[in-house]
Amino acid sequence: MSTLLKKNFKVGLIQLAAGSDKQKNLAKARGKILEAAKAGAQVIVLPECFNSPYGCQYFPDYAEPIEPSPPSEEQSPSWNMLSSAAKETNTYVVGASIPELSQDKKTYYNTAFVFNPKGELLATHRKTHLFDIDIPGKIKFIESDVLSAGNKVTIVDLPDYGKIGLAICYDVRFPEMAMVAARKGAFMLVYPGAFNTTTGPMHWTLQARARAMDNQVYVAMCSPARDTTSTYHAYGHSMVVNPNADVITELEEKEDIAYADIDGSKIDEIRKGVPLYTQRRFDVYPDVSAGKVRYEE
Ligand SMILES: NC(=O)CCC(=O)C(=O)O
Repeated sequence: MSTLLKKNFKVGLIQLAAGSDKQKNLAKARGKILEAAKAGAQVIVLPECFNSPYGCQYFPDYAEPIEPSPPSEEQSPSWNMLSSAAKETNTYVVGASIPELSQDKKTYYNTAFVFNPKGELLATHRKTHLFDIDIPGKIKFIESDVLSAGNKVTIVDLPDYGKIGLAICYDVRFPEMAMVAARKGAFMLVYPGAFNTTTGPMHWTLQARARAMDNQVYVAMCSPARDTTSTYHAYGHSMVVNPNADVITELEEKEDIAYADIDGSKIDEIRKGVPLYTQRRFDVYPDVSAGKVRYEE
């Protein structure tokens, strides 16, 4: 019996390319959830923006209202597909993400959902750090032109297994979020994320391994597949990193599913060998997970 994980399980990361046809994107995502479940995955993760191409010009057209909850099929076909696929496969589904339209129809968010095996919504996470970057000659992307930011760290209790930290893509670059989730007991940090062919080779693996190493937890990064005919070229390379910061599974850039066994004893073993959790010096520096933290579990 491990300290953080009640039961070992297999995670499946679905790396798919979303095109312009939302219905086709949803049908494809559903088919892949079924495939991953058939292969034994008990927690299944989709990539950032799985119902729409990734780009500010697309978000308003693909956005769905999810409040009041549950939304009708007409209001949010994506929410309803995720809920029914989780129920049908008896798995946890991290359905991440879609452009969300706020209830007052004034604001858009980049939002991820977690459903339990009964198809019930456990949590939502709105991307908290928007992807606003400008690397001259390489890539300029200003998510805040269209999207608004979420305002919390999201920790989700999966009753069969334990707690995961959930954040979206650019959120991974802010180690404080990861630290808060890990110190509040998350055994795995899950990041649906669409890095690109500039920042992906530079930092995707480094970010995943750094968050795993600092916090001695599993990290799962789930990317869209690369589509060179689209306006945004996703990096791909969905991966799972173990608590020792080893990459234990990694895809290339095309559509595929990555599987990894999540083993609680590995977390205990790594933390026993390098006992950071009993050696921190909060008398010297502050504990970012204590005091004023806006989080939700
Ligand atoms: N979708 C995103 O947030 C992209 C983040 C990214 O590419 C990065 O380098 O960070």
